[in-house]
Amino acid sequence: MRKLVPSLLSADLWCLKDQLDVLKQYQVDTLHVDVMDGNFVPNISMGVPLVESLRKHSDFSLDVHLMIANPERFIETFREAGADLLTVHIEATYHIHRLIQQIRNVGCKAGVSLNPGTPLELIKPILHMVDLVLVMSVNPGFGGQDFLPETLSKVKMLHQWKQEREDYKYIVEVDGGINRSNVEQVLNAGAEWIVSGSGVFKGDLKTNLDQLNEILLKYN
Ligand SMILES: O=C(CO)[C@H](O)[C@H](O)COP(=O)(O)O
Ligand SMILES: [Fe+2]
Repeated sequence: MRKLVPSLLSADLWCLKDQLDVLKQYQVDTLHVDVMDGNFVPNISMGVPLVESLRKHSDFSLDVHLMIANPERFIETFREAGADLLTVHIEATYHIHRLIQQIRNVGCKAGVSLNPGTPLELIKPILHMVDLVLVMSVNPGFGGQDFLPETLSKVKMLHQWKQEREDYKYIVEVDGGINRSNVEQVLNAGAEWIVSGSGVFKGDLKTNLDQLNEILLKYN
């Protein structure tokens, strides 16, 4: 199932509830929450209190993208806050098997992400263990950056490996710079979950959702 997963990084927090109500009308069931620590990435964003509040007041599934150094320190905290899926960066830990197991042990789905400059080979040893692979199509840290088309080769490879190996059950998610003008390239490469922040929230929310959904419909 191909679907749009809006990133709250570009939402207007002043009227978040209204925006989430619109997303519900458009059958969005999963929200992407970008957590940045000012260390792994050169920016600070949202964190535990927002996840708690979303869990308390909504039934969206929460796809939490941890752009933080040493994410093992916060796995239990984000699970208790209400995360359904925790994605960690391969570049942010020395012990990826242990970290994926830690996420599973707290009852969360586990994702692994890689920066545009990181080769796919680095995550190969854990592909049989993860529920999701998040291919970054921008260098993480900011919304509204330009999509890097050279990252699509990783999406294609992940899609192909999934067809070849029965033990690979991961969802292929792509994140960064995706909007209505390039989403088809990403879908054609084999992406299943499309993260979009500014492509959803900048400008008119309903128009953006109409346009993106029209394209996604062709792929489902
Ligand atoms: O992880 C992220 C940035 O590090 C965001 O999820 C991503 O950039 C979404 O925003 P946009 O669609 O505006 O690029
Ligand atoms: Fe993200």
